[in-house]
Amino acid sequence: MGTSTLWLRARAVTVGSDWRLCEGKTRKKGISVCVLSTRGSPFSLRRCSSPLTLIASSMPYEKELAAAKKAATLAARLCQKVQKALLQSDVHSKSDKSPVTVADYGSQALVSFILEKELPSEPFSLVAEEDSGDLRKESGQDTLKRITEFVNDTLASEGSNSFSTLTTDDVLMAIDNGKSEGGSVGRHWVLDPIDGTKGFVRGDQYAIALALLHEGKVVLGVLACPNLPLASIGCNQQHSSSNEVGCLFFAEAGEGAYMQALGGSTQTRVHVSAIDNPEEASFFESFEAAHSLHDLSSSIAEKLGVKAPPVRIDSQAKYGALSRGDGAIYLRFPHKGYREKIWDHAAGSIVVSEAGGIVTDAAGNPLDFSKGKFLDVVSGIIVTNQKLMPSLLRAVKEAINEKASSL
Ligand SMILES: Nc1ncnc2c1ncn2[C@@H]1O[C@H](COP(=O)(O)O)[C@@H](OP(=O)(O)O)[C@H]1O
Ligand SMILES: [Mg+2]
Ligand SMILES: [Mg+2]
Ligand SMILES: [Mg+2]
Repeated sequence: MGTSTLWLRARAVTVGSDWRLCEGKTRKKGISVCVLSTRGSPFSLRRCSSPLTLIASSMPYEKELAAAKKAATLAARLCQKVQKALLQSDVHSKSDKSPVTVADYGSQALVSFILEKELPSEPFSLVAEEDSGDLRKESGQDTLKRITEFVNDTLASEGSNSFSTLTTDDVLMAIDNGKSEGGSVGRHWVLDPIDGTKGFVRGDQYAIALALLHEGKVVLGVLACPNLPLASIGCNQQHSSSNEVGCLFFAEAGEGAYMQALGGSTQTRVHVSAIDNPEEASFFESFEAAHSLHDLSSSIAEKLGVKAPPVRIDSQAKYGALSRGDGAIYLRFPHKGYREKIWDHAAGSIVVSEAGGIVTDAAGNPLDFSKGKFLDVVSGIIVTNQKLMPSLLRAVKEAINEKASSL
């Protein structure tokens, strides 16, 4: 055989919780079989027939992704039940005055519980938005009981008897498992149990956003968007006969981004918009003016030549919609002093980047998820495709400078 390289897609098959049998990418001698340890990533090569060069293995986070999809889907079911029957007493105010509901707590308890159950052999670390402080007070006891009922109802509706009924203490413990600080070492799950709580309370868009960090990098993400139509919501959408809502987006590093119906369906690969003419592009931004400067994004859009009005929706559903090309741009410019949290962007950013998009801060720097709970971003977060990014960055810079000089 000559010296040409035979490139084959690696295929991994789990043969035990710690080992995989893998067909590797080989040079010269076709396919060889090797055994790889799945403890730690990238895989360590233990034994292989020589000469074999392993370039990559496919789906190294396969079981984590399956667990994440299951957890987010169940949490979405709980949120849907709560949204249908939302009582005024289900909505509370946190110390920073932002809202939290029984569904935020229930979703966090459920995701934390499912991940631990599904991945028993892995050390469990979760960075999540909510904590149980208010539920442990006397005034929180009724709310805690209601959350526990929703969690148990949802587990029961799973149709499996494999979960025992959770007590209120179990629920508190599951919520507080989310106290990890994250960082650049090891693996950490990152959860926003309801992103877009204000949208959820209004009956609009929200998302359950779950991601996995490995050595500070996002390696997988799942976005459950219970109210997002399966058909496009972009400005230029074709008329669709489907009114079905509920989307599950997911992505693993290097494996592309996918969408399926939340109720279960075949998955389809998604790609960001290929538009290179800003005049044809539409852009997403927060529904809430308190979360993003609408006047700044409108000035950026004008400089760029965008003609369509902004599409304003809550939550990381914006990242999901963008990943399938519903719009071409997402602009987020918080008011001065606000610090972005990793759970508001981790899952969304990997879904969009695996769909071919780029997520950066306003200065063009990639987002750094390795610094703990907060993202240190310059001015704001912008998302678009590769072709539009250079002109978007120029428009952002110009608009920011103009705003600064007018103050
Ligand atoms: N003043 C502010 N500026 C920017 N973002 C804010 C904010 N106050 C809250 N947020 C964040 O904005 C998120 C919602 O984003 P969006 O506007 O895209 O729907 C909230 O997530 P939660 O709803 O999970 O708390 C919250 O983390
Ligand atoms: Mg919140
Ligand atoms: Mg959020
Ligand atoms: Mg939230």
